[in-house]
Amino acid sequence: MERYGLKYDNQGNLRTAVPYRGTRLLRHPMYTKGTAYSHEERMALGLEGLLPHAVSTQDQQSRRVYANISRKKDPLEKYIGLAALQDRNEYLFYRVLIGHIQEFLPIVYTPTVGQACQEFSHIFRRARGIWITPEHRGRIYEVLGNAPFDDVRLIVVTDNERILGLGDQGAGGMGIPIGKLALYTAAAGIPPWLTLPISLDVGTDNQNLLSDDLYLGWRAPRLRGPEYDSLVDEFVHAVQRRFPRALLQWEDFKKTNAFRLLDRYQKVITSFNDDIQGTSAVAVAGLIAGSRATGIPLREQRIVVLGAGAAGIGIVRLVRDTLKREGLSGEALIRATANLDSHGLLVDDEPIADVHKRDFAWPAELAAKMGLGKGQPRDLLAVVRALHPTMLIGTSGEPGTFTEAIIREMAKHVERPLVFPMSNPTSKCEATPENVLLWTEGRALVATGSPFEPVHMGGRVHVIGQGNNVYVFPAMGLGALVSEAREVTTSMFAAAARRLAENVHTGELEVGSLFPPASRIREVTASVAEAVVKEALVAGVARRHLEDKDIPAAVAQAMWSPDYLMEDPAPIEAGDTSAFAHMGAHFD
Ligand SMILES: O=C([O-])CC(=O)C(=O)O
Ligand SMILES: [Mg+2]
Repeated sequence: MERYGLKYDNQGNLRTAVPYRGTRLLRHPMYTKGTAYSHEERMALGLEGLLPHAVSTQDQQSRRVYANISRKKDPLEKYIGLAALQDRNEYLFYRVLIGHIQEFLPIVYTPTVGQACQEFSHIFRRARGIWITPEHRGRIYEVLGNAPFDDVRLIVVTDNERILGLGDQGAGGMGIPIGKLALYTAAAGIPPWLTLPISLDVGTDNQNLLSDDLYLGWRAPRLRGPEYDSLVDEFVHAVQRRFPRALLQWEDFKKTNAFRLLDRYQKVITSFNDDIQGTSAVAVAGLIAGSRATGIPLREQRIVVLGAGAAGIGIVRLVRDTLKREGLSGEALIRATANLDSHGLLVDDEPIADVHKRDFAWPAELAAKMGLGKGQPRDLLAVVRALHPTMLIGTSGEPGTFTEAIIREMAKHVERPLVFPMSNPTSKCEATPENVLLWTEGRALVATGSPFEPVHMGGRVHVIGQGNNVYVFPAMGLGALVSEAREVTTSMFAAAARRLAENVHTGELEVGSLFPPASRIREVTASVAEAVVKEALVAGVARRHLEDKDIPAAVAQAMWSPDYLMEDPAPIEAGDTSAFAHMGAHFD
């Protein structure tokens, strides 16, 4: 009998097809249970004598591994230790990651993953995912066929050009898709054998990498223009053919390509751009939670965004969309958000080559009326002075750009300023939470892209929420898979933002945090995914019909937990590719 791809025997027991025996089985990261094999299993699977005598529970294994990782003091060493665990035993890796998510999120993800990308060619152990270079042109479909699993449902792909705020990292950027997918599994319970990290290694313009003899990537300047476009086009179509049910997440592409590819393929393949759309949903969630905390309604908020890259523009777009739904229109809608690039406020009295920036440039008359006309200062301090923003967001990748003068100026005009230095990793943050709180006498509500410790000030503890797309992309992917969405709509991101904000407890707001703690990420992700499914149905993009009341169960059922399931060693069917289907998450 087979149900949801799960195999049962005639007695109704789950059967597990194990295609290997002996050492091969023991060394296979997706099958092995290591010291957790029972004596019966060891006998049946040719493992006798290959393991020390005692049988550990998964909990004992996880305590052992955790203690070993804890011995390492350097975050990059911990990263290497966790990656090695992932390569040995994926179940145990996820058990440990989920069990210590607050502690290990900053290791497998921002900020340490940034360092791992920078040092990729020097710390390399074992390859993971698929690498596509221009040499694969014409054969990308075949190359994708070398992926370790056949039924891929979730792909995170990068071309490595804008890795966090660290710029072009060449082949090292692969750390990001790997880290993001680890969170898809840890936070959203997407089974790891349904995921695939991909690097489009089209070269690098990072001279340090090109001149490093240990560099592991395709050693050439970046492919650009029509050659780049045609390679990406072949890639997208190859994914569609090879993995027809996969959702594609574009990650850490530089702005122009990020927007172009999103616009071009959004309706061709189920896909979204995490930096443009995921980050925008997180910012809007922070705005909504901030409104709850300060009592200032959304339509009275004034939002200034420093940074006009993929994240900055994406944020202004979704914020404006949100305020429009709140009933703002005309000039009120335009002046509610102001966007600055490195030259200052975007105003249409200057030629703006970049179409995406042009969309959000202020009209000249409005700028002049606000004292920000042509020839007048339009830097961040001048803008804050003129507009009295209630919320200040940084996605500039420029550390220290939220200066004391700017934050103090902002705090003169609002009781509880919302200050979001969102640039990643930590070294790129526009201001430290401690400084922002110091300069505002503890009045600011601060959220950062990278994690920060709580700040103790004036006898109070200020918890710093992490305004990072990690609260959105796993839920978006899970929701899209559960609803079998053919398209990921802006309204799904808006729904995710609202639901995320609702998930912040009053007690969390009271200690200054506008986001839930990482320790609650799994429950929050499930809740946000439910909202995504619901919106996919409303928007008419869901291919699966679900009644509202059935959504929570459908989401819960799709979430895999890393419990070993091979209690009943089944007859061995060599090469049985459905072997992974037994592992528990229910995707049809
Ligand atoms: O990876 C992160 O922490 C958030 C993100 O997408 C980025 O900064 O590009
Ligand atoms: Mg990113």
